[in-house]
Amino acid sequence: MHLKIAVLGGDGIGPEVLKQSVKCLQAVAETFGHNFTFTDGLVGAAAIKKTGSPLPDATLELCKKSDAILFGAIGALEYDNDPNARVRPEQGLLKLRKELDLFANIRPVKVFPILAPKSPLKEHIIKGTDFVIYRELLGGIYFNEKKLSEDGTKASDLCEYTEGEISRIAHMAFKAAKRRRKKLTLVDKANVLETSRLWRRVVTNIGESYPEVELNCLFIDNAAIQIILDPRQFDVILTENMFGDILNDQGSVVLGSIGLLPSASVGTKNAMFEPVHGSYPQAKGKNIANPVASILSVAMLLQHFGLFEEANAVVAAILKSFQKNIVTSDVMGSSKYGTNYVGDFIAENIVDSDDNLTMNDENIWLGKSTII
Ligand SMILES: NC(=O)c1ccc[n+]([C@@H]2O[C@H](COP(=O)([O-])OP(=O)(O)OC[C@H]3O[C@@H](n4cnc5c(N)ncnc54)[C@H](O)[C@@H]3O)[C@@H](O)[C@H]2O)c1
Ligand SMILES: CC(C)[C@H](C(=O)O)[C@@H](O)C(=O)O
Ligand SMILES: [Mg+2]
Repeated sequence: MHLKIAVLGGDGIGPEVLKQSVKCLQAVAETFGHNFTFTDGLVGAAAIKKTGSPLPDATLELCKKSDAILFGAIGALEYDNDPNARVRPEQGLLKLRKELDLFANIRPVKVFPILAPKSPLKEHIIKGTDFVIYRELLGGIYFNEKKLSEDGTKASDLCEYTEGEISRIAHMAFKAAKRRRKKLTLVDKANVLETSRLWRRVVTNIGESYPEVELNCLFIDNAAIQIILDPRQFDVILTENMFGDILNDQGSVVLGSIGLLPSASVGTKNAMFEPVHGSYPQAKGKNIANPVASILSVAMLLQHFGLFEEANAVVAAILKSFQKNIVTSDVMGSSKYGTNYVGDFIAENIVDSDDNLTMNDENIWLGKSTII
C-alpha cells in the first residue's frame, strides 16, 4: 500500500517521540513491502517562531493532501506561563482539527497484563481493563464564543452543541460498542447543564436503533470516581469535548503512565494519529520521554487502513519491549531506558510472524476491525 503521511512533530518531546514512530513505520514498510512516504510540517510554538502562525498554510495544505497525519505534541512553557499571549501553540492543533473536520477522538485505555503490576492502582482492580473513550472533538466549550470584557475582569466561554454534532459521534460510538462488549456509557452533567440534557435526549433516541447495545448514563463527577474504583465496568465511553479531555488523562493513571496512551482523531475524510500526552517541556532533549503512546498511535493508523497484520506486528514488538523490561522510567518501578533505545528496540522487533497474532489474542488490543 502507498500512504502519504504528514509528520507534525511540534514542540517539546513531540519530535523526539515521533521520530520513533516514523522508524517503526519504516520498519513496517520494509517488512511487509509497503511504500510509506513522510513529509514534515511545522506546527505549534515551533511554527510560531518561524512563521508567526501556529498552523502555517503550507502545513494545512500538506495535511489535506496526505492520507494520514502523525502528530507529536504542541505547547511550550513561555505560553503556558503567559495568559496574555494572543497567539498560542494550542490554536494550531485546534485549527487543524476544525479544518480537517476531525470530530471524533478515539482513545483506547487497555491495560497490558504484563504492565498491570506497575500501575499506581491495585493490580486486581485494573487487570483486564479495556475501554475506549469516544470524545467529541469539535464542539462544546472549546469552539464556541469566547469573551473578555474590556476592563479584563469578566470572561466567558460558551458551551454549545447541536443535535447533528452529537449524533454523528454517537453513531460511531454505538457501532464500536456493537463490535465490542455491547455497552455504552454516556458521560455528562445532565443534572446541571442544558447541553448535557440535549446529549441525553439525542443519544437515548439513537440508542433505539442499536437494541443490542446497553446504554447507561453517568454524571462526569461520578465517572471520575468509577474510572479509578472499577475501570473494568466500562466498554465504550461517549462524551463531549471537555469532559473527554479530562477523563482521558485520568484513564492513563489506570494504565500506569500517560506515555502509554495513543489516540486517533477521525472525521469524514482525514485521520490524525497522536499520543494523548502533551509536549512535556521539562523532558525536552533529555531522551527520557516514553515513545510507546506515539508508536501505539502508529498501530491505530495501520488499523485504520485495514493493515491488521502490520498493526499486530507493531503491538507485538511493543509487548516484547515490555517483557524484556525495555521501557522508560515513567513505567513505575522499571528500568530507565532512553526514548531512542526503546524506539530502536521496538522498530527492530517488528516482524511478519504468526506469533504476533498469538501475542495479541492474549491481549486483545486490536482485533480485526477498523476503528471507525
Ligand atoms: N495533544 C497535545 O499536543 C497536547 C496535549 C496535552 C497538553 N499539551 C500541551 O503540552 C504542554 C504541557 O502540558 P502538561 O504538562 O499539562 O501535559 P503533558 O502531557 O505534556 O505532561 C504531563 C505529565 O505527564 C507525563 N508525561 C507526558 N508525556 C510523557 C511521556 N511521553 N513519557 C513519560 N511521561 C510523560 C509527565 O510526568 C508530565 O509531567 C502544554 O503547553 C499543553 O498545552 C499538548
Ligand atoms: C492541547 C490541547 C488543545 C488538547 C485538548 O485539550 O484537546 C490536549 O489536551 C489533548 O488532549 O489533545
Ligand atoms: Mg488533553
